[in-house]
Formats: sequence, structure tokens, C-alpha cells
Amino acid sequence: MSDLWQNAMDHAVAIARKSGELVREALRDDRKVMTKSSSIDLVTKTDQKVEQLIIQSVREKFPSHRFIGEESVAAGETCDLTDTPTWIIDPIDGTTNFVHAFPFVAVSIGFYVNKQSEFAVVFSCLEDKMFTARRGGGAFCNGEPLQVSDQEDVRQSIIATEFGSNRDVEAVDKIFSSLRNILCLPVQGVRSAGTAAINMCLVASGCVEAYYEIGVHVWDVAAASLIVSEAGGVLMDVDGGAVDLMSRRIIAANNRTIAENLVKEIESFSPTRDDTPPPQVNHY
Ligand SMILES: O=P(O)(O)OC[C@@]1(O)O[C@H](CO)[C@@H](O)[C@@H]1O
Ligand SMILES: [Mg+2]
Ligand SMILES: [Mg+2]
Repeated sequence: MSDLWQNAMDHAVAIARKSGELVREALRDDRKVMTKSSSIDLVTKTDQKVEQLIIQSVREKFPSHRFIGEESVAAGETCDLTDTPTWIIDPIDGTTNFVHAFPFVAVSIGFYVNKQSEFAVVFSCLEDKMFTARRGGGAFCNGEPLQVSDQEDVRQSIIATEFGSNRDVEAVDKIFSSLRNILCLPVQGVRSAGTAAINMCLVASGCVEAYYEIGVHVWDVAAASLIVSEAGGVLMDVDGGAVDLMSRRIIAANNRTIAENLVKEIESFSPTRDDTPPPQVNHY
């Protein structure tokens, strides 16, 4: 039987590769930086250019599809996931890395229908690694199948996490308290690639056992979630329940045992959800 979304997936791979070329060129010539919500929430013209490139090209081919894009939401678009086919785009996951030429930068494209992930593309464009997954069809890197690690012992694991862009002292204290608990289990190592999408692809590749973070956005994790689950991994909320992509909290692990070990150590908190409507402005 032919795959209903094969055409769309082929387009996602092609446009991610083209976007990656644009990112690589910009890395040589143009890394002028602007800020969004704070002095450490960075954006560049390349983030905006890549998102426009992806949205325009998809719109031409699939005019009825919808979008959730990081830079479009920053510009005031809503962040609602409906049953309509929706492309969830992070044009550059790892903008801070990009600005500093730290070599982990990804273009992330997730595709959802009826709120279910159908396919995913994460292009780690400086490593030239194209991660793909199709629901029920497995996960791949440059065409090679991916499989999570079979490690069951958290003490023999590497755990990835990030510090995010929230510098609110209470949140930072919780982030450090969780990190301290996990380090002292002890685990064999803690790593940060600087991009949620690549951290999750490392879980899918079996290089790290798990990744967790509070503060991610839906566009950081929408694509890589399918890559992890199709590589045999699990997704969980930091409190142990089902993951909710809009909640800004995630554990992506090789198996439930490792994920549940992390749940016990993480001091959870709840950032403002991605699907919270912006405050109403009254024009009297
Ligand atoms: O802003 P960007 O570069 O797309 O997102 C990158 C990032 O800061 O977002 C997450 C936290 O929001 C982190 O996991 C990751 O490092
Ligand atoms: Mg991101
Ligand atoms: Mg981004």
C-alpha cells in the first residue's frame, strides 16, 4: 500500500537539506545576533530566513496544511495543534551554538495529523547527519537504522540535559538540584549538546541513555520525539505521566527503567505552556 505522507516526508528531507546549506553558508558570513524574550534568548536573520523558506515551500505544495514555527510564534502567531496536518518547525535548534560556531545545530521538522506524529526530520547540518523517522517505519540516520541503548542500569548511563534560557533563580536552583541528584546517583556522565533535537537523536542513536529538560518548547522536541520512539525509546513527563508536547517538560529515554530512575531525581516545575494564549490587550 502506498504511503499517504511519503510525498510530504520527501519534501521535508529535501527542504531540511537546503536549509542546512543556508545555515552552513551563514555560519561563514553572517551571524549577527538579535534577542527575543531576554538577553540570552537569541535569534538571527538565518533563523527567520530558514523558517520562511520552509513555510513558503510547504505552502506551495500543501496549501491546506498548517504550521507551528518558532519564529512565527515569536512574531505573534498562535501555537495551537489541531487535527489538521501541521508542520512543527524549529529552523535552527541551537541558535546559541550557531552564534558561537559550537558545532551542533539542527533543522527540525515534525509533521502531525490528528495530533499524532506521522514523520520527523532532524538535520544536524554541521555533522551532515540526516535523522528521519516514519510512524511505524523505524528511525534512521543517513539511511542507517537507529536503535536505543539496551542499558538498564542508570549508574552505567550517560544522561543529557540542558540549562535552557530561564535565569530565574528559583528555576535555576531546581535545575541544579535535579542535576546534583542525578550526578550523585552516580551516573557515568552528563552531557549537553546545546540543542534538544540533537540530544534526543543521541538517545535514538544509543550514545546516551536519556535526555531530560524542563523549559523546552514544542518545536524543540516535536520531530525528535518520533525519532526516539521509532528507535525503541520512551517519552515521559518529568513527573512520570504521559508526555504532553505543549507542557515544556520531557524525558526521552532508552527504556522505562532509566526514565523512571530520572523521575525520582528531578525536581519538577511547570513553565508557562506553549499553547497558553497571549494576554488580551484592551484598546479603549
Ligand atoms: O532557541 P533554539 O536554539 O531553537 O533552541 C535550543 C534550546 O535552547 O532550546 C531548548 C530550551 O528551550 C534547549 O534544549 C535547547 O538548547
Ligand atoms: Mg529550539
Ligand atoms: Mg530555534
